Amino acid sequence: MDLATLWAGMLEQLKKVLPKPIYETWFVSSLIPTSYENDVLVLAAAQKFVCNFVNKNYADQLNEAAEAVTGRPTTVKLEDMNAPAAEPAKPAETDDLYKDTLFSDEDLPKAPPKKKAEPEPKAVMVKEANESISPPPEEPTTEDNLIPNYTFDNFIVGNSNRIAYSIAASVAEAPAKKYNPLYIYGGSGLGKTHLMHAIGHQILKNFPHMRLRCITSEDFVNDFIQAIQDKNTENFRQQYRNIDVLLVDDIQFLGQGDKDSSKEEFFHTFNKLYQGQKQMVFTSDRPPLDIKSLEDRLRSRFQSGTVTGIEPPDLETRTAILRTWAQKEKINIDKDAINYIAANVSDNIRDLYGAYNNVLSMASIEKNDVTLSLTQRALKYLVAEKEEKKYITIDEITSSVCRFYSVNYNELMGKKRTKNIALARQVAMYLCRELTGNTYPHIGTAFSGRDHTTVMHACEKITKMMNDSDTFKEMIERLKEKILDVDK
Ligand SMILES: Nc1ncnc2c1ncn2[C@@H]1O[C@H](COP(=O)(O)OP(=O)(O)OP(=O)(O)O)[C@@H](O)[C@H]1O
Repeated sequence: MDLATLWAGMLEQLKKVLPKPIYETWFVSSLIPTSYENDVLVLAAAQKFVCNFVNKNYADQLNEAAEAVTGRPTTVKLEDMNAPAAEPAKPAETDDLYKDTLFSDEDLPKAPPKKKAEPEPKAVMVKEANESISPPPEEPTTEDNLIPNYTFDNFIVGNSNRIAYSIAASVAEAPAKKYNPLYIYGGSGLGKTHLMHAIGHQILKNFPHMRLRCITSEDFVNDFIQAIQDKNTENFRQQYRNIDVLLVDDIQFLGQGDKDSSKEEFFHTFNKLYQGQKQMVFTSDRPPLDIKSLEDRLRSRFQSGTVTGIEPPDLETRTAILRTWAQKEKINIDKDAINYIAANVSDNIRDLYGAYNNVLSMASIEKNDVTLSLTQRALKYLVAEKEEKKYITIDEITSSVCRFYSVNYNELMGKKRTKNIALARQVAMYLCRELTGNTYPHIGTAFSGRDHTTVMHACEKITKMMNDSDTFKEMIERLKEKILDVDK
């Protein structure tokens, strides 16, 4: 069996048994198969902490997946691509594993003490440590089901998530006091689950006595169906109603399918917790009003609390996120390389992490610095599909617009409202929104501290003018092309 087929088969297996965020972050985005010979599969990661974390928490799942695909005993080795070849072997002290990583020790699941009589689980080996470490037989999440590194400390705040973040932080400081229920919505990979788990971690830190349950809506339905089959709904109710905090991911799935009894059960659970002034947090890929399958009464209950959205990260936030990752891992990345990744991976933070990891992997394989040209090669796979995007700044846009409308920079930024200047200003604001992806408040600030509503109005007006006049639309398109072509 070739390496690619083996790894593809293993990913299929892992997808079935691991929570989606774990599967995507730690396996799809972080591990690269490098060799498969004599029943030994080597997986490489660009960072040591990835090897350690996967080894500590998912060794069994990796081995099982490998054996399921190959049909024979297979050893899986994890290799840190950055490990210096001649580094002397160190004993793999689990307590030392997380030094210099993104996460602090206390954020990580604690290994239960190993019983002597237990048979040793199969080892996944970390090359750097040069010896196998027995993975503790534990769940991928903490006892509360919280993903260890989804903390506020690891959550990078930008314009796209600032409001959601500050509400989440308030909830963690004073559960059930102000924002209850809290409903966080946004597209895939934007950090909803991360933020919800961060609330959970922080609540448990602030109020260790609180009983918290963190689930997906699917878990709720499955638990309920199981309880009915076991004729044990009373126990189910105890578990779900005798708590202080309920966190439910992907609530949009609750309404799907013919699961009226579980919807009903959820409704009563909600009411009981709400009446008891218990904090509830929900995440979803859309606002409550857009979940058509939800009953009105539940929808209106979600609406009655605080509903907050997370937008796709703007360019500035994407850049800040990449910089923070690099700083935390003490990795030197050329500024142009960071700008290139941020400009070309715009949809979500999960993809951003995948792209960042690919770049580090290539640098590691080639034993090269992370330069712009290396980054362009590493990301060819995704940039080839779309048009390569340049990193456009607000300054580049404003200079082009000034040239195009023959106005000077001070006039564009100033208060004069003569027709030509006002139009040039509005066009510039519109193009900033289109080409940089910055938020309205950010663009407002860049235009001499104007209010975000002024920018919104400009964008609406230019969009309308484009819809009304093909000539105007063509002109804006030409201007856009000119800006995108700046250096070519
Ligand atoms: N602001 C942020 N700072 C740092 N990491 C982030 C941030 N937002 C998201 N991430 C990371 O991006 C990945 C995806 O985030 P998460 O799983 O929370 O997204 P989601 O919105 O719940 O997506 P989905 O709806 O697909 O489950 C995670 O690894 C998360 O840690």
